[in-house]
Amino acid sequence: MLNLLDVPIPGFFYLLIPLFLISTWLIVFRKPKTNNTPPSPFKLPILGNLHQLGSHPHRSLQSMAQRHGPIMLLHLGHAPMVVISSPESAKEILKTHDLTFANRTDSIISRRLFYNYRDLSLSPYGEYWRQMRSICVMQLLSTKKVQSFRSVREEEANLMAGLIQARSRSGSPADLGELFAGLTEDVISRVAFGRKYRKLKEMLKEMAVLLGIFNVADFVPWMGWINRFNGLNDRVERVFGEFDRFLDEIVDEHVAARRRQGNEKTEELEQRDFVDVLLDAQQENELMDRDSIKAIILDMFGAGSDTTFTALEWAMTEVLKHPRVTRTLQEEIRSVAGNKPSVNEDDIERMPYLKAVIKESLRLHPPIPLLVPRAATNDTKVMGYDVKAKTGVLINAWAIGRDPAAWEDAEEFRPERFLSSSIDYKGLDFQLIPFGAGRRGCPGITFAAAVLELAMVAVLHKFDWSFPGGAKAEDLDMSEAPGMAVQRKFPLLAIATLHQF
Ligand code: HEM
Repeated sequence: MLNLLDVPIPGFFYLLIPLFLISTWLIVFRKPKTNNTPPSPFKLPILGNLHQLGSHPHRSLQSMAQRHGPIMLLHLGHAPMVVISSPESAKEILKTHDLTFANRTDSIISRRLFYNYRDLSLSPYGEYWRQMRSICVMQLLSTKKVQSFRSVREEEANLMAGLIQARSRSGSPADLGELFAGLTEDVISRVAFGRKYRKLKEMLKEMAVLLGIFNVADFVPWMGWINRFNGLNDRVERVFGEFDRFLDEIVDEHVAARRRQGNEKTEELEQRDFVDVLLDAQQENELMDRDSIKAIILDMFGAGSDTTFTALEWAMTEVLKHPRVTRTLQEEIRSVAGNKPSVNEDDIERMPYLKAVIKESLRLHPPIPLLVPRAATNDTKVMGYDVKAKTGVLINAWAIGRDPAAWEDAEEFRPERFLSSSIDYKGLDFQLIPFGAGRRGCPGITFAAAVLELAMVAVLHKFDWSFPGGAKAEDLDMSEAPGMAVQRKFPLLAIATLHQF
């Protein structure tokens, strides 16, 4: 999201010289602070603290918080941004002042891609958001609806296991990240549209790149002209156009199919796809138009796809890095499922260690380490400090998950810690908030958990794993790539062998 590596280096360097002189001047003649704002690290004029974020902002912000405290006020260009880094301060934002911080910050690229915020994730807090949220929570992502797509998940998990088996026969390594990405996108595609679309994968990749770009115009608006010359504006328009045409075709197909069936509400069909549910909802909701349907569908991919497969890739990384955990997990899975050809979701209910492994991995690797930024709707006080209306808020869930005051041996991957604890990621325990919490907390938790659990079982039930070239588990590289959803920097390659039961 905030990747300074996307700023051309020479230009950036020359900008620093006058900024250094101005800042020295400002330090000398700086006015004393008049209100009780949170502690702030030193900032440069124009850039503010942008130059301190680096390519992995969750890591830089953790180090800054160790010096300045669990609530800090930064300036990202012209935009004031509070950064939260402890369970207590997160609770203030997500629970005590949840209503005040139920808004989102503005981003030029997201606004364009999501139909001027006709979606749910980034839509400003208000009546439109409330109604779309209610439709998504009650009709698209409810436990009942998620259960209704169980056969889709099971089929896709089996297909993935088939691909792994084919690789294992040829003795070549499988790219687990790629397999998880394919599984997640295919499940969401079938649930949202009723079928899979090949071209969607490439389009989603490009959208994820755009959403992860550091757009200087969001932070230093007068520098927005740069995007006309560096091609960013054209790229956003191209991606928006491709998605718009694609989504229009899908909505048209659904409308035509419904016309053929006499425009009946297909209520008896439990497995109605998301487009059908939204077309039905539109008939009863005057705030909803065609753009709302397209934006919400796009949201399901934008919010649900990268996050889920990133979580899977890290969970499998940690499992393979810790042979003791691999053994314990496979013993649990195999003792519940035996040697039956495939595992179903009823079996998973009897796998507490699997659930602990997923929690532990989400603690150490929340897929969106800084969550989705919030914004204050009015002036308020947080932890005794003044926070002004429109100030953005970044919650460093990554730093909170590794806070030594909240977690024993915080840096260690130890799933057992969850076997004797009731701590969960559902938004009530503020030391574990990979899905956020409160009014704007993730409504896709049940959907995500179902895919995470089944996918982990599908790769561990029938297969034993080793690394190419006899590499050792402890040498597995853990580097992170830059981006909003923080994925592995290098592919997770491993060789599967069919387990002999
Ligand atoms: C491991 C997987 C996932 C993770 C880690 C994740 C994480 C998040 C986070 C951190 C937020 C912002 C919460 C906040 O502001 O407090 C969010 C919001 C959201 N998520 Fe998820 N998510 C995941 C999967 C999904 C799935 C599968 C879907 C839907 C299919 C989904 C749909 C949404 C939507 C629509 C929002 C916006 C809610 C709003 O602003 O009202 N997410 N998610």
